[in-house]
Amino acid sequence: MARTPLTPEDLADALTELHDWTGDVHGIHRRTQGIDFRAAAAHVLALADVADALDHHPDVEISYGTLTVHLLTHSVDAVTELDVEFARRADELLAAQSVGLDGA
Ligand SMILES: C[C@H](O)[C@H](O)[C@H]1CNC2=NC(N)=NC(=O)C2=N1
Repeated sequence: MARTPLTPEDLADALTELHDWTGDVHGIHRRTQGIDFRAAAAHVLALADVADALDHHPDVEISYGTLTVHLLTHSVDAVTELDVEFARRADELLAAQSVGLDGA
């Protein structure tokens, strides 16, 4: 997958599908509130597998009740398709984890 900077228009299009993400060409992020601290840590551990699979690593913040994932392609200091793909996979994992917790 190319580490080519997305245009503002392409990024805007991508964000229409990534409902929980916001940002611009300087970076995108997803803030999840009301999340249990342990569930946030478990989600970050799952993100580590995605990061290694894509060779693309997020910056994450975990606070009491809040998890924030930041994405930027550092090598080009821009948002690329790698960031969008990571966001898609992160959302799938969070949705699956939430189902697991609710259905437990
Ligand atoms: C050598 C390795 O492929 C690079 O350093 C990768 C690692 N993970 C990365 N993650 C992110 N977010 N941006 C990068 O440019 C990047 N580069």
